Amino acid sequence: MFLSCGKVFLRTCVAGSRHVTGRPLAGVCASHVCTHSSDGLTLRGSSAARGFLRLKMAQSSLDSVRGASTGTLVVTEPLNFWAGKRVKPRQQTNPEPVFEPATGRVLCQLYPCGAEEVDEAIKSAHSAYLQWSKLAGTERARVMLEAARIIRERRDNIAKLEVINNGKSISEALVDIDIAWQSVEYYAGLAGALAGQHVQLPGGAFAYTRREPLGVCVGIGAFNYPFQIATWKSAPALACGNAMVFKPSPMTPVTAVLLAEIYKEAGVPDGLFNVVQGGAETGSLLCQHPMVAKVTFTGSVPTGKKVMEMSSKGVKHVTLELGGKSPLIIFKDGDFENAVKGALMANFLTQGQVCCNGTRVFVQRDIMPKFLEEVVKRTKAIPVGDPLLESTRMGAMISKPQMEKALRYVAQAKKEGARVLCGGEPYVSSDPKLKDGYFMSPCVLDNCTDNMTCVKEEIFGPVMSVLPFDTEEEVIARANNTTYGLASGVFTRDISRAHRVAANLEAGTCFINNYNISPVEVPFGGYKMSGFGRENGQVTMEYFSQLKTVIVEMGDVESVF
Ligand SMILES: NC(=O)C1=CN([C@@H]2O[C@H](COP(=O)(O)OP(=O)(O)OC[C@H]3O[C@@H](n4cnc5c(N)ncnc54)[C@H](O)[C@@H]3O)[C@@H](O)[C@H]2O)C=CC1
Ligand SMILES: C[N+](C)(C)CCCC(=O)O
Repeated sequence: MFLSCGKVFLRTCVAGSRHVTGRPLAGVCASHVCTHSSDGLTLRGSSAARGFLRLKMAQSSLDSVRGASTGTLVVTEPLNFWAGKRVKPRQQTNPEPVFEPATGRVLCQLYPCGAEEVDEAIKSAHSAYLQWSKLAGTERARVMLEAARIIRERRDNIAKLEVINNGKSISEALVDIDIAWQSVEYYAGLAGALAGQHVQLPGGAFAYTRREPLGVCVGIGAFNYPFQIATWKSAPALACGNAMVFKPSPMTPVTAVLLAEIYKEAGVPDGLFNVVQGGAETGSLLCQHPMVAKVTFTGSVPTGKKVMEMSSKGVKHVTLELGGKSPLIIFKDGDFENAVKGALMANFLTQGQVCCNGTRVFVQRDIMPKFLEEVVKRTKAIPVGDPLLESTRMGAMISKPQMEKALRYVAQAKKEGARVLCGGEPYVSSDPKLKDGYFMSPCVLDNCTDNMTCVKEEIFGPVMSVLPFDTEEEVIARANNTTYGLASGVFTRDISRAHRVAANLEAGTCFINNYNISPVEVPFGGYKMSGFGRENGQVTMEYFSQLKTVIVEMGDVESVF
């Protein structure tokens, strides 16, 4: 599989050295000699003697990702995928560097797709849609079950690649990939269950409804759950008979293409699931393309508004999964131990870069001192560091600007009178290879009030704001006092209160006595400015299909003319 290229690299093999996606590698790399295949990943060993090992990104070589460690991988394989294969970028100018967050090193280069490439991908999706939509739901299910099986089989290596590109800890990434295959498996199960309704009409006439696919759907993803978002969007789309063109975040481009390869291997027609790389410009081209029937978007509110506006020009269906500033309400009668664990789960997964995080933690006044003591103790004990180590629980943030933004929020909170009980600082590891990584220590803020910036705005970083409350009525009003409405949570042992609070919170999800679990069987999505439409659950089949009514006359036409 591996061909020796025989070239000596001319680039220095230090943090920041650049290997250009899609270009033949011919650069300096100290005294390393490389071996490489015609496509794949380059694994950079720490010792000159080991040199370079080029890994192919198909099944057998994805296995070799197992040998990679933080700071060793360079991705050179084209990351676009349409018409059943990886596609090299047409223009190899103005590349955007993609970083490995744990080291600040360049992982690969991103070449955004232009209008012609977007058009090619959409056309290939359309021709696949014409075949796929004609299959029986159970036939689609069989292919999707095979895809779920392959994801499960490659779980460890997909997770590893996700960690290298995203910075989150391997313990979390493994769970993300599990949720990903579960999503594909779940929607496979629903593919054969698409059905309409039969309606009896007077005089023996009747009508029936059919659930039909929409056509070509576009998925646009955020950086925080790159592979999982691609499955959450594609699984229900494909189950309903649609095709998809997916654009990952330009910061996390490397794993979506693995999903495209897996779907192909499982037996979908060429073009059914495609990946185009790029940022805002490529995203806009997708939203405006006349052959696109639906756009499903995960990202920030400002971008979501633009996506909706562009899609409205073509009267396209839209699903928006946007940001949040979710409340977590802890009553004094709640199970204390679980409430503390719930608060940590609500704030520190994926370095706090989670849209449904419960970042406003309302704690009933009587238990506030005890709660703060325990939550701070456990926050300080979170192992931050190399995300590929099994013991790590918090990795690196996605980018330097994202980390700096979160640190600015902490500084602003202090200025506005909040007290930093722990963290909120750049984290410098003793491991030299992590010295340029984007690490921040998880932070708990006390003495917060509802009008502070840290309590009002989505930080998208590991920052928990804790607020005292006295009564149920008061806390519900305060919890709802936000333009967002993605999620919410309540800890209490009082069953009536739990359901009353859940009913009164203005949010698409309410967790009772837990937080941030995501079973694929239940719908997920927002109220208010957190968006609309749903992902996961049976209802999402409705968001990826349209209803046709067929009316059947059994008698004569009664004409008024
Ligand atoms: N509700 C949810 O399920 C989730 C929401 N989010 C939200 O996303 C934000 C962070 O993610 P980011 O990736 O920084 O968000 P973002 O809004 O900057 O980007 C999201 C995606 O939109 C694309 N995009 C940017 N401009 C575009 C345009 N004009 N037209 C079409 N596409 C465009 C980006 O390239 C990226 O793929 C946070 O605010 C967070 O709350 C993140 C994850 C999940
Ligand atoms: C998986 N979960 C529930 C922690 C987060 C999913 C939503 C997102 O993409 O931020």
